Amino acid sequence: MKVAVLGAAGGIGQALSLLLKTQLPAGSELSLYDVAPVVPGVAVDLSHIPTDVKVTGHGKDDLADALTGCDIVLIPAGVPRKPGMDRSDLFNINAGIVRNLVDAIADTCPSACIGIITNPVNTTVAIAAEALKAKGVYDKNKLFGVTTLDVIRAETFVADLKGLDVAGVHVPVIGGHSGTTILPLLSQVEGATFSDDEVAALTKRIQNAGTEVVEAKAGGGSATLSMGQAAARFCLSLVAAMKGDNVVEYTYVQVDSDDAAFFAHPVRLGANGVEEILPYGELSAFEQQAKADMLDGLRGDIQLGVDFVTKA
Ligand SMILES: NC(=O)C1=CN([C@@H]2O[C@H](COP(=O)(O)OP(=O)(O)OC[C@H]3O[C@@H](n4cnc5c(N)ncnc54)[C@H](O)[C@@H]3O)[C@@H](O)[C@H]2O)C=CC1
Ligand SMILES: O=C([O-])CC(=O)C(=O)O
Repeated sequence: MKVAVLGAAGGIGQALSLLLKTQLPAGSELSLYDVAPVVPGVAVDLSHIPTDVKVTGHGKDDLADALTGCDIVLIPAGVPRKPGMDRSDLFNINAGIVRNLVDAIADTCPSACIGIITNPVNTTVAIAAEALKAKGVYDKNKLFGVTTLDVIRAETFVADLKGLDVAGVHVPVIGGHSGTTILPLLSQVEGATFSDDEVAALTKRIQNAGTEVVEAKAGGGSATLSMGQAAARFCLSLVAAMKGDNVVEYTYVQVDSDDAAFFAHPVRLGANGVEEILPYGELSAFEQQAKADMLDGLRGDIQLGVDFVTKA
């Protein structure tokens, strides 16, 4: 199994690479790519950890080498938010970064599964899909927007509020990955009930959790450590599924429904990426209204990504 992290020298990239170095199955390869000159050093640093995972570092002119033979490519390359910005404010810089990296994946390892972390995820996943289509190698089962951070946050906040063991708390989160497009399904949480006020407050907190971190970091970036953990969980689930385990994760994928072209669903993962997109079940009246209110925004975010590639 070969996994590449593009943007590996950044806040997320380093945390994620550390977790993968220590948790990928024995015999795996971890390929680190970044335009920042420190990236070979990050690889050397990690290579001193005694696990049977081979780490290589690749600088800015070495992308093809980094991608050769990859089974999974994770992309946290790009700029993070500062206080006062929305994720959509990152579009101008990050759209082109994702397009170029995905073009290189299409040329070098077109059958790899791709996990997009770079914001705005609602839009960058659509950019990746169109870039892959333009190269004739798009497989909707192998492109994922990584929304696992929304899930782990929701589980943490619910466990805190209800005094539960977080290991046993499962919170579905559907939709997209910004503001009100993030839709936690608190009505489906087993072992906990919520008042209407709790649902309203908790939903808002989960939707604004990224901003909570951006403000607390006061100009020093956005979530990196929790995102590293979330992306590692997603990647390790994909690795386990590729090796034959039965794994379900919530992730933002292309769907065939009236919601939007891309929508986070529970997804059964398998040897070739998406094995089955599972239904997200019944929504409460509150959740139905929240979904109806956000769909136009999400569809607009997706269209922006499509236009970025097709009208360039
Ligand atoms: N999907 C999610 O839930 C989350 C997504 N993010 C997003 O992840 C992205 C990265 O965030 P951080 O790691 O905090 O930023 P960072 O600034 O710490 O790291 C980004 C890295 O990307 C590299 N980079 C820039 N252009 C590149 C290119 N063309 N090729 C390869 N590498 C390139 C930079 O050199 C840097 O090392 C941001 O867009 C952020 O908004 C952040 C948190 C959660
Ligand atoms: O809020 C941000 O800009 C980073 C992010 O996506 C998150 O933490 O969920």
